[in-house]
Amino acid sequence: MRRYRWSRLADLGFLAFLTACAAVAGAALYYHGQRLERQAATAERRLLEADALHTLDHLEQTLTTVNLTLQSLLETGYTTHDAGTWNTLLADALRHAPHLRSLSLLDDHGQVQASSNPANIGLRPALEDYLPHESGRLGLLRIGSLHTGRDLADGRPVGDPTAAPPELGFLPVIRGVAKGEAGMLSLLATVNVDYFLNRIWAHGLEQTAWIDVLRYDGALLFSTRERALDAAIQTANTDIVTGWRTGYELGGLDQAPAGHTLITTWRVARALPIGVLARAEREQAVQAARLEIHRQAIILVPLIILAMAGVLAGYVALRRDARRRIAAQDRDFDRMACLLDALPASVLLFGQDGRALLTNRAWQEFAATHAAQVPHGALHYRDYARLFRPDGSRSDDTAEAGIGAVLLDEKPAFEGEFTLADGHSALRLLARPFSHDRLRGVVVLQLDVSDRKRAEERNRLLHAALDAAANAIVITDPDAVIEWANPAFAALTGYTPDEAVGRKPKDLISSGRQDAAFYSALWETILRGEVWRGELVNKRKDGQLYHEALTITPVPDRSGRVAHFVAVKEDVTQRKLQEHDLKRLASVDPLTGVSNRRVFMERLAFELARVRRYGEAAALLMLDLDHFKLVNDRHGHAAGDAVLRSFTERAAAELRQTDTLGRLGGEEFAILLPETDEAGACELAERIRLRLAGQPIEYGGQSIAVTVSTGVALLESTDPHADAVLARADEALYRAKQRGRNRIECADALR
Ligand SMILES: Nc1nc2c(ncn2[C@@H]2O[C@H](COP(=O)(O)OP(=O)(O)OP(=O)(O)O)[C@@H](O)[C@H]2O)c(=O)[nH]1
Repeated sequence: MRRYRWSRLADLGFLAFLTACAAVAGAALYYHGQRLERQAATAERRLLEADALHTLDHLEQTLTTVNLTLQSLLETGYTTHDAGTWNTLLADALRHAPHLRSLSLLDDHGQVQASSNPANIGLRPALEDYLPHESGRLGLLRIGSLHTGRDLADGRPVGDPTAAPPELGFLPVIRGVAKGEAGMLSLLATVNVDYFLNRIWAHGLEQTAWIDVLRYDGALLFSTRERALDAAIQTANTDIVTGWRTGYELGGLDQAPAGHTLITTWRVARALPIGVLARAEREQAVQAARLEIHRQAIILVPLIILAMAGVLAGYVALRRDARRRIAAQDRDFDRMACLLDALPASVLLFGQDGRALLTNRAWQEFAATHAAQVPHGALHYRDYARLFRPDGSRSDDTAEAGIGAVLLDEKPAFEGEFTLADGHSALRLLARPFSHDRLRGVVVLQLDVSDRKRAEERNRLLHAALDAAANAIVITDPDAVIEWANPAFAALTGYTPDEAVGRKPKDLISSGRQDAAFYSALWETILRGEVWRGELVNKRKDGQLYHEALTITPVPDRSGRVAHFVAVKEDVTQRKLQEHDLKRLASVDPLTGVSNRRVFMERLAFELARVRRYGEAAALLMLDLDHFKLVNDRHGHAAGDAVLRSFTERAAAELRQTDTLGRLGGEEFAILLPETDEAGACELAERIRLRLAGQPIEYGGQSIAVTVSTGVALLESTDPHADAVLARADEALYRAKQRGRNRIECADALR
């Protein structure tokens, strides 16, 4: 994973940093050492300058004193020609000049005439290389070169300025004075070199330094060193001394003749042709500084190493801790990945840079199935989101905008339903932010909701179908509590679905027309899981009764237990009314509205059964209009019909509720009189006869007089059937006709 790469980079970076720190510490130490060395070298140069100045000052003072001494002696002994006097004079002067070995008087030929040291007398010292050269200026002090030995008598020039200085040496100087025409007198003093060397040592010349006092021509005057100079230094000296003639008074440089690193300073006298060269080996001069550096390094380097080791150890501990944490994270990640792989939904984790950190197996399978659309390689959430387009049902946001908003913490969550570019797959996307340790980003859950969408669409259609159904449909729970009802239910019962839900049908629409047995049979059927079909009378919200054809279908759940009942109700009130009308039409005479022959005969049979069972009295009247044919003939058939209707109305007006008037055919009628004996029957027949005969029937402006003949028969328990009673009544009627009509006759059995 990338974090491992970053981790290795961090390690390399830290090591580079540590190395840089070590390099900086080393460089600082080195710079510090160099600085100390430079300081030591500078201090050494200052000391050398001081030494050179001091030496030159002392030398100049001394030689000036010598010059004055010589001048004084020459002036004093100018007129003296006696050597003995000079000897005394010079010996006395020498006693006051500890820096001199001897004083000698030289004649015009350069031979010693008198001397503080008798051994010098008669010597002729070589004066050619004294500087400055003889120029006629007698007042000048001319300086010779270093001689080995104690005095002129045992002395000889050292010659080579690079040679080791002699243990015992002197420096001759001379000053001349003109003495008449005879020539020139000169005083030659031998300066004690040890005198200067002691002063230099007493002044504190460092062990590492040495001083060479040279003339302008490079001749050595004296030196504090004990050894000879090598050729390289001599060459360097020559370069320096050559420069003196051009007037350098003070100088210094770091020379590096072969095999040396020298600190060199010099000082040149103004009045004398001499200069002082103070030198030290740089290596020796900075030795102490080096030792100090080493001492400091011995302390600092271990401290630095310890500090760096401490930092390194701390870093290693931190890294180890971080690695442990990362390993723990990885284990968490692996566990999470394992769990995510077990999910049927696609899960994708996008990091803050928008790239996929983790995808589960479901996504990989999805990507393989839709390889043509899913981009290959590292998946970015934008490429992922562009696979989908909003279906408009839940969110107007594009997947890209929604997921991006969650990733940027602009939204706490996002969800929406989309269709894949192929248009077939319906997908639900849910995006939530996630944070795990330092890992942050967005987790996207992708659910395939195609089946659900199809089911929703199917449900929507079914719902629409149920809503559009003409029949009322009610769904109840097993306790008959209404859970759902369609609009047709409201149209049928007057109760809206909202009013119906939560209540039972029996509390809403029961009319009480069905008894308990009816309902128990119904429940018995549906609780067995069978469909019940039937018709019943229910009551609308407004109290109106109606007929419904009801089908109740039990709907079992997966365990087989009845979970719901679906009731389909059809309003059959109209059909019932039509049936009733048909039934009524089949039972009445259409002209008069009284019972027709079939119904009348049924009632007669029923009444006969009652008579037979209970022994009650009952009578039958048979009535026939007299000469009805003449009515038709005279007044027309319509008038005949009107007479028939008028007759039945008048007869019915005389009847009780329980009596039945029936038309047996043509102008022949019958009346069944339950609980009526012969007298009652005859009385009734008489009233009917009188009512008809007493008032003509008015029709079409005509007055039609009609009479009726009646035969009376009682129903006997011995009668085998209704026709037997009818036959007896018919016989009585026949007799009434025979006996003149408009009269009442009883059956034979009654007589
Ligand atoms: N207007 C009319 N006439 C009917 C109807 N049914 C039967 N008739 C007539 O009734 C008459 C019956 O005549 P008849 O059987 O001869 O009896 P009648 O003329 O009444 O003579 P009696 O019964 O002997 O007194 C016939 O002329 C039938 O056509 C009916 O529904 N309307």
